[in-house]
Amino acid sequence: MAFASSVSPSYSFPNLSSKPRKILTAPNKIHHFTLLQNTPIFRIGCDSKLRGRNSSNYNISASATTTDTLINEALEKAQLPKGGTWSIHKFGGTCVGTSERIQNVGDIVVKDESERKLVVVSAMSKVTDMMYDLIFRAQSRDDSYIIALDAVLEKHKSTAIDLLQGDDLANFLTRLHKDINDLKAMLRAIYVAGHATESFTDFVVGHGELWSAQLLSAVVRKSGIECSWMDTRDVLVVNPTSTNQVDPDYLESNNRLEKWYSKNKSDMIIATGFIATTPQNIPTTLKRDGSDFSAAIMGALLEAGQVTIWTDVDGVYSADPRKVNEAVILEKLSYQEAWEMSYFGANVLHPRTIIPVMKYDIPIVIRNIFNLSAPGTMICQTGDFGNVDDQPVGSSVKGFATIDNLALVNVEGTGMAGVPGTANEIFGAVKDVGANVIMISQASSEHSVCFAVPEKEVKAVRAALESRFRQALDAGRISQIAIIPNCSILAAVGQKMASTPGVSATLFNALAKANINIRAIAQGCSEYNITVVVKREDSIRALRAVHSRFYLSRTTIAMGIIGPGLIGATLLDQLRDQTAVLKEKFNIDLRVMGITGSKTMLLSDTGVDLAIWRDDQKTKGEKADLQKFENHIRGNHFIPNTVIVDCTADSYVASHYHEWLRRGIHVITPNKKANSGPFEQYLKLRTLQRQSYTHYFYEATVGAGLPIISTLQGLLETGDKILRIEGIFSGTLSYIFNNFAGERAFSEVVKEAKDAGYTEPDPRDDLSGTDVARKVIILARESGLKLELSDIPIQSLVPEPLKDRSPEEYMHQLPQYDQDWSKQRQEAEATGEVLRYVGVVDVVNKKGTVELRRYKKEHPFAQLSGSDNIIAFSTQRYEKQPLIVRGPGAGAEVTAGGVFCDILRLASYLGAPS
Ligand SMILES: NC(=O)c1ccc[n+]([C@@H]2O[C@H](COP(=O)([O-])OP(=O)(O)OC[C@H]3O[C@@H](n4cnc5c(N)ncnc54)[C@H](O)[C@@H]3O)[C@@H](O)[C@H]2O)c1
Ligand SMILES: N[C@@H](CCO)C(=O)O
Ligand code: NA
Repeated sequence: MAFASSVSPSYSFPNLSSKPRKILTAPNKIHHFTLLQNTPIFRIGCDSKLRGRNSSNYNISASATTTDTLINEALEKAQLPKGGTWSIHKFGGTCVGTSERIQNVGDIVVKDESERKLVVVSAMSKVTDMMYDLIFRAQSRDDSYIIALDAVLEKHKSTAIDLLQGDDLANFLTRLHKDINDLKAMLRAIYVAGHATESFTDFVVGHGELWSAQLLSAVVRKSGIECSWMDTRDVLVVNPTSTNQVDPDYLESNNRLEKWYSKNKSDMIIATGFIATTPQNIPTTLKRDGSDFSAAIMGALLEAGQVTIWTDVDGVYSADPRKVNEAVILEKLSYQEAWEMSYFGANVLHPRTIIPVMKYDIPIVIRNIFNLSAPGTMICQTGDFGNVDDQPVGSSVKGFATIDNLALVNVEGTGMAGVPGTANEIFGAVKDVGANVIMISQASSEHSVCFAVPEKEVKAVRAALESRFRQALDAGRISQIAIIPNCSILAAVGQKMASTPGVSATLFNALAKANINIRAIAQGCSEYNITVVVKREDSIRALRAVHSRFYLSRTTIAMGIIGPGLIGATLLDQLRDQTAVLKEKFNIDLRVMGITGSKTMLLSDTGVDLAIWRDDQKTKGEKADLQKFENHIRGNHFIPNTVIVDCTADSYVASHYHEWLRRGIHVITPNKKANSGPFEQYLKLRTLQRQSYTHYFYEATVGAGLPIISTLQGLLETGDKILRIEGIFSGTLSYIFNNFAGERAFSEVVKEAKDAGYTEPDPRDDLSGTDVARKVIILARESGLKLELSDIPIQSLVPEPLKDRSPEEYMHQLPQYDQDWSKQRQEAEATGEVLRYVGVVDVVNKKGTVELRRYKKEHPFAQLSGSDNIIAFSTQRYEKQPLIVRGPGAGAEVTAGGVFCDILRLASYLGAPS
């Protein structure tokens, strides 16, 4: 009887009768059966609630007139239930690689509580390759195919013996032996012909799936669940295309599926992946799209509730975890995002797999069979993502990927603007050499077209372009065809980039801050993807920079600490106590990747454990090497922002700042040597700093943690004019003269200052006035004066004979001079005065001075205590009353605290929230 059925939504049937002719009920979920008025067309309707997600109906048209026959036939055909009650699973070769794993898969599908399940399996791992190898041997007239076929037999036989018993085992083995015999005959034919047709090949290789599906269905039946297995060559009909792909014929496949189901009614079906049939019933395969595609097509045919693809990774990562070890598993992706990600090598799903399920809005879930606790990644419609406005900018970008080994081609010339057909000419030439264009960008001025091709194709592309545009080049209408080799593409993928302002700004900002130059940019109007081209050598750093900007705590900084002495060690302890809070409350992730002293250094790839760094330095430390240290901090980890914190007093270390900044390493230091060293070098450093996005902070060089540098910079940047800066700049000298009040000898007080950690490593740097002079120089230069240290007359408090002794000898012999000091103090006291060591930056007269002076006891400088510094800024705005900063200006805690503040300032410059 002529009878055609089709699955399509019923929206366009004007003649549809609204009155059901016959009402049927569950179990087949068919509710009504309607005869269309005056037509031989019937409609079988279903209750959409019962059917789950999908509300489309079956339409059965017929040319026959015998209603009862028609109804019966229609009913038989329509017994295939469809909709959300179906759950599809797909298990790849590794998931069914051994008997234990097949058992495990059986357990997983049995546990799935869905009402109906269809499970697609690949061949056991390596089997498909073994099958291709059989063909290769046979058609090469190598009779070892017989032995190789035995190995295939053995593999499946032993797996079956492991898994099955009794009749199940016997039935499987009977079928296996029969198949092997058939294969032997076919391989023999191939051997004789010395050639295998495509359909022969497809027939042979498809056996791996037939066996694994039978094995798995027997395993499921063992647990008492009724289960049938499906040879998908009976159901899936596909048409070949010109490009080693196939197009499913959904209509015909559905017909065959319904027919298959009417004979094999079951709520648990194990189906073969990969294999299918042509409309002419010739065995074929789904080619490279494989079993994932089978699962997706079955999902679409059944309008399933979900398709789960089981694999050996936890889901789709936000970036290649081999390149970005902070990559995270994405919880949800839209179909389009998954598509983009898979193009960029997130090797989880082939893009074609997404097409069939998209149509029915069926979510695909990627899950790890070896880690059942991981929820996996769900690929679904964006509508299922919740409210866009509630989500931070970061969530609009899902993943990042790079493609390396590309070259940029730039065709440039004034003769291109407004000339239709130029692009056609360019890409025509590229097509002629068979090169694949990966990205295209053209600014609207039309003076240049830029595109990326694989590096290996660029030579041919250039030659083709040069020949095609010979005349234009000679005439100067095209000025150049330039090749920029060694490029990489970095792509950011995310569907909501379209509706979220600021995403590209954030992306470009992250790249700028990591000191990465962008060579070209492309973004399609769909905005699923922003692509930038960077230098090959920057590719991984760029990937990490953008990934950490969107995914890590917003600001992750890799730090290298040089000089774990008093200040350095105190800083490390402060970091130890504060990093967790910073991460949690402020999204700042500080990682100390290395610590180096002058003899040993401690390096770490993930971050030094700050609770035990002292011990680790002893046990795991290696010989200090500043270059290696720098390379490690900058290169050998996954964090793009790096800072070196110099806690030494060493000029040699300071001489590296310029190079570090040039390489994009931020520098923070309490060391005064760079800013008070030769002016030329200072200028070079500051100029570089101002030109780049790389930061150089040195608040603790003057007044330790007191806000001196930042106050001065604030005044200057807001347009105030500095007239004079005057103050007590030495914590050590302040302490000494505050405490040298008659009770104790001068040398004793000096020792106290040293013990309190106020002095420089060599206390003579303080007592000679040099340390104060350095601070005066630093502030003078900050205020715009071009002074050298030698321009400042310094009154030294170090006795001439002790100048060239060791620091220890100096301290030892200092008591000899106590009497002189007592005398000076008493003379001052006799006139109601105190001694204070002061520094002055006289901006008006462009000079600096450093000297010991007497002040009346009422003077503010006489009121200090401890290691107090006091600094008075006289400016145009603060002329009558100076702006005064006062407080402890030396000591481990306050100095390390000042350095820490600079680190946090850096974090906020890099985008940390305030
Ligand atoms: N102590 C303070 O109150 C204070 C205040 C402001 C600024 N500062 C500055 O802080 C810095 C450190 O002072 P400190 O008191 O901690 O000194 P420190 O002598 O205790 O520590 C310096 C450390 O640097 C190491 N070091 C020296 N040269 C090195 C090199 N080339 N490579 C690696 N390590 C090297 C030393 O071995 C030592 O461990 C100095 O520049 C000082 O001017 C100190
Ligand atoms: N030795 C210095 C440390 C602060 O720079 C002082 O005493 O002021
Ligand atoms: Na300071």
